[in-house]
Amino acid sequence: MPLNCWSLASRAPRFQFLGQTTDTLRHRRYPHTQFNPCYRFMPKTTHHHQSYCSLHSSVSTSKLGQDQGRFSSSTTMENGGHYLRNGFQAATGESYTKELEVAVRAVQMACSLCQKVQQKLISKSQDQVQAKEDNSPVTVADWSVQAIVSWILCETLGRSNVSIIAEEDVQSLSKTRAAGLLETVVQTVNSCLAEAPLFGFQPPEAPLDALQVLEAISRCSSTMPPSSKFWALDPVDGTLGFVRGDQYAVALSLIDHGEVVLGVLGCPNYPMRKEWLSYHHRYHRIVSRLTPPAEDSWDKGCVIYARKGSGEAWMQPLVQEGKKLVWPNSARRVRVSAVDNPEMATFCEPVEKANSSHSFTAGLAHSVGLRKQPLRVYSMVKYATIARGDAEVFMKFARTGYKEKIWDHAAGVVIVQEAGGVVTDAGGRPLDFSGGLYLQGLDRGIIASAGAELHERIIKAVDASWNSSSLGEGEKAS
Ligand SMILES: Nc1ncnc2c1ncn2[C@@H]1O[C@H](COP(=O)(O)OS(=O)(=O)O)[C@@H](OP(=O)(O)O)[C@H]1O
Ligand SMILES: [Mg+2]
Repeated sequence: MPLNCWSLASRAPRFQFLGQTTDTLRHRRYPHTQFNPCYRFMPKTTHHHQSYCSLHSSVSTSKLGQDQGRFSSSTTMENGGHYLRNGFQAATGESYTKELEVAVRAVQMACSLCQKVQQKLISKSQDQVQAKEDNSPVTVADWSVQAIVSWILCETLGRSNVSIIAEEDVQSLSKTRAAGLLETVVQTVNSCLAEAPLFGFQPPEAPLDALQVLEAISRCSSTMPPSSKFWALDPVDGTLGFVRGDQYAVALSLIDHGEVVLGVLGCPNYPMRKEWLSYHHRYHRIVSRLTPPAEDSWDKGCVIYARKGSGEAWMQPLVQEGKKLVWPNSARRVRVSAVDNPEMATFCEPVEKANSSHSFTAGLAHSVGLRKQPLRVYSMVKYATIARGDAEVFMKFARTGYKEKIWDHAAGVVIVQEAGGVVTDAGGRPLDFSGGLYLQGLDRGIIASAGAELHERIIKAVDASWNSSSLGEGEKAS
């Protein structure tokens, strides 16, 4: 794969931002690491593919495909990918290659599971929706995806190498009154695992029983990261979108010593025509009735992924039902939008105003000159819209006191950054994933942008309007 030259720490350009260089920020906040955790400030020309200063490694995409094809057809992947051991990897820090491929395959599998559950949910009863103690809807898909991802990561990477922090805990599912639900989860997990060979994995020798499924789920901690290198999983991010038949995401990331080093976002309902992003229902109806999708069509659903420092973000279509995933499965590179004129730019935000103040972002949009209607999208799909170039800005301003969880952002942040975008808190600082379950020291809100200029304008607008806003008032009162 070509490597973007900006990704090499020694050659990374230093850009002034809010009076600081990225180097200054890195050393202040991440003194212990060799990675550049900060947003990548690229010169504008890097928005265009042809202006990349690319280093072509000895590992070309086609070579990668050959190697990975070999090990994906083998059963355990343990011996796969000899490129992992060559000198190039050591020289450029191109590590986590195997983890990335396993994660993408696992997320593909999880998306397939979610699609089936969502289909049932929409077409039939509501009996797969469960009320959690906090009253948010939780589905069979949440637990099943967590079980699948946990099981696959442990089987392929080795149980002792895998720590996972994930949203669902096993308590409510273990209660006797949840026996029916547990049975549905076990069935869902086993029918998904029966298809493991299609995704390049070896299935279990026998179907998993309830205890094994519970064990896979509970291997994930929902409170503290179990070690300095761990996976963060949101099995179904955007639960509301999921139960409403709309956008949701399967989000998996690998965090190593506080750095998000891999991000994988499965977006099963992402329409390939961005105009349909906010019209999923109508889109689905029209497409399925009038123009049945071709076998290999890209009409809906993708997995987007990136590795920190690679300067690249990739998108695969979802594997069609019954088809085999042949790596790299028509992966295409994605890149943020080149639009930097606010009048032409689209900003997206959470659908629910309880999750982010719509009135505050409307004020910001007005002062920055963002003229288009906000694109309201459930889940981390919002990060995908920025990485794919379908929107230019994502803003989230939660109520004062809300603590953002790492699994709601980690995968999206690294994907947007590697696609050429910028993600910081509202104070211009990189999001800090080094403190366990929650983002550390988050200043007011989260902003992701396609370019540094747009980003800086928004940050200035936040500063100018915060104190007089109800969010600012709330902060003073608390
Ligand atoms: N009060 C409050 N404020 C801010 N954020 C909250 C809040 N409550 C929950 N959450 C977390 O936000 C996740 C959903 O965020 P979204 O951006 O998808 O919001 S929305 O559904 O589009 O409105 C949601 O993720 P899921 O639970 O996976 O859906 C939560 O982790
Ligand atoms: Mg979530």
